[in-house]
Amino acid sequence: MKIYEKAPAKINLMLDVLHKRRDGFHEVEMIMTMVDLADRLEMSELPRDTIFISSQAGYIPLDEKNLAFQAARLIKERYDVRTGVHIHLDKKIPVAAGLAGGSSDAAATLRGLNRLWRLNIPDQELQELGAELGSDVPFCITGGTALATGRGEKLTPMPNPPQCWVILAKPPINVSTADVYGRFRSDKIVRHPSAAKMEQAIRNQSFTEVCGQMGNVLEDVTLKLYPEVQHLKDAMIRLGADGVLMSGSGPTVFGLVSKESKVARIYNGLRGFCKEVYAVRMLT
Ligand SMILES: C[C@](O)(CO)[C@H](O)COP(=O)(O)OP(=O)(O)OC[C@H]1O[C@@H](n2ccc(N)nc2=O)[C@H](O)[C@@H]1O
Ligand SMILES: Nc1ncnc2c1ncn2[C@@H]1O[C@H](COP(=O)(O)OP(=O)(O)OP(=O)(O)O)[C@@H](O)[C@H]1O
Repeated sequence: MKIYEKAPAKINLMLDVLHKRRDGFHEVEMIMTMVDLADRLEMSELPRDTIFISSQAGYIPLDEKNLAFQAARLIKERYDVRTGVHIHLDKKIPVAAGLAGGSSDAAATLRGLNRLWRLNIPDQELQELGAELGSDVPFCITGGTALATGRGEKLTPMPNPPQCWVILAKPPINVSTADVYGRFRSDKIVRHPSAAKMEQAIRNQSFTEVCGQMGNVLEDVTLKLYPEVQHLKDAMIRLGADGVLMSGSGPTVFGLVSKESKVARIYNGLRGFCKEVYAVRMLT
């Protein structure tokens, strides 16, 4: 039997860091949603009790460092499953981009193996398992749009923002999430984005208000470390995107665009100096 799962990328419409906790993680307030740029996973049972990962992408680890491997191992151990599985990852989401590619693969693996092995684990429990793998994994289990607090694992579902185009551009640099959080200083932040105001903008279904409430305090670290991310933001604004922000810890920058007639111009303008550019729809 074969199971297929789609693992979409996430963007942070707003991201605020409240303080550093005793366990080393940061207390955050984020509103996240998903975009129509997705990895595809194919899961099939193996006769031997082993986890085998394959991918067309030559640039990700295929051993126990892969988050899909870790997800499969966790669910096997916790539910005492003695069957093996082959997971093929068709990677489309850029890696180490701030788009939760690995986290979404881990979440899709938990969802898929729950079906393949008929474990009937409720979403809430899958999210708790996911939290053991990474802060973004619980959100990726159910997707949609949500307010995430705690270290990102406490989720309150929200309505989806108004439909629009999302243009994503990833400069050719790899950013470490741990490094960005490690360098973050809350006393340096002049303006904190407001989760409450973004939530209201979404409830109003006002595209203009959503663009006005976008903000990510981690830009303060990443933009200083990598000026090319700032240049990419400037270019997207100049080309006419309605709201522009870095996703997560970066380095991907996304632009929200309401008019389809503007998409090709922004896409082509960015392709002039950035190889990895995607124009997709918000997943609503
Ligand atoms: C930047 C975001 O992607 C925004 O959605 C997330 O906050 C990070 O989520 P993630 O990549 O799943 O992060 P994890 O794998 O859990 O943590 C990676 C590292 O980031 C730091 N980290 C992460 C989340 C958090 N709330 N506080 C932190 O300080 C920790 O040093 C941790 O060791
Ligand atoms: N299935 C996977 N897909 C992509 N990267 C993976 C996977 N498993 C492990 N990794 C490793 O995880 C690291 C981070 O990759 P990922 O694409 O998940 O980052 P990210 O998009 O910045 O995540 P986040 O937004 O959650 O911080 C990379 O160094 C990569 O080698």
